[in-house]
Amino acid sequence: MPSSIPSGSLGAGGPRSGPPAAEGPDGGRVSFGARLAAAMEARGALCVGIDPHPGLLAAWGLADDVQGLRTFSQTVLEAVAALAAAIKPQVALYERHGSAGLAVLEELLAASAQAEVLTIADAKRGDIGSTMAGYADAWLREGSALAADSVTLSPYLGFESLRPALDLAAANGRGVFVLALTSNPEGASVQHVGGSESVAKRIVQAAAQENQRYAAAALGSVGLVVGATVGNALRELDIDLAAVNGPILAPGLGAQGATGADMRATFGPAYPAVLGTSSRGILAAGPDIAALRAATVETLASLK
Ligand SMILES: O=c1ccn([C@@H]2O[C@H](COP(=O)(O)O)[C@@H](O)[C@H]2O)c(=O)[nH]1
Repeated sequence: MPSSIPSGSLGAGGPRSGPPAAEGPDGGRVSFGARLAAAMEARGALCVGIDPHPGLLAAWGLADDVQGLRTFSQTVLEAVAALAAAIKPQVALYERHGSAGLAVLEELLAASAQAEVLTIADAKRGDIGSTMAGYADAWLREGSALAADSVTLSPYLGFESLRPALDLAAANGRGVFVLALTSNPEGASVQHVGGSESVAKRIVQAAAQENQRYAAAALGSVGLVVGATVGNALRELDIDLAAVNGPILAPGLGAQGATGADMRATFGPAYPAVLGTSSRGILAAGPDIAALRAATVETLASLK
């Protein structure tokens, strides 16, 4: 068993058609939105979540320790790096192993960059602006050990409190996904407040403004999280996701019950910008790499 995630041997799952190179024509990094749009075009609109729950580690015959975590992460990356538009490690499930768990996450992020698959660190960070600058530095600064292509953010201290992350992401060709309508049923008790002028609608409008501010040509780099399970909420709350011009990360596919057909009905005209994400629904097929790939291909097909 290797002691760290190897970077050179990953993503051997089939013909490579990865995201564009990180360097733009002016020597700067191509924006996250443009890189994600290219990856979705080339591979399809699926993000595979890497959620090393204790129960999954056990089901895979792995110990609930740092070596189990590393083997799990390495196996999923090897299986899906060439198939998925992005991977989304669930940060909480690395944090629960302490500093050694975070070191495995650092290895996974570095190996994913080598394997040319985009990363979404699902950290759901949010705090007052001065502290937010610390989170931005950790997840979005060039050279940070935990730097990912993008990170999930919670706007419930006010959208503008996210400013340090929004600005650092834009400066570095990275992206963010801001929680708007989450996939869990409890989210409605906060996010639906205000009816046709709901909290969620304000978040969506703020993200749209942000993408305009940076004059995103194709797809902006300020994305939203909208659950695949939200049903009619977008219509009930009069929310126009198509106007956001940013990617919509949609958890809830698979283990939480949503299907590709549900997603097409839920998102309507915004569907081309939707990146479905599934964790347990795909991970349950492991640890066999061929089975993980088959589950990924099947999920991808359901999204077409
Ligand atoms: O609204 C949200 C935001 C984030 N998540 C995260 O996505 C995955 C879903 O896992 P499944 O196994 O596919 O259900 C998990 O990491 C959540 O924390 C979400 O579910 N809903």
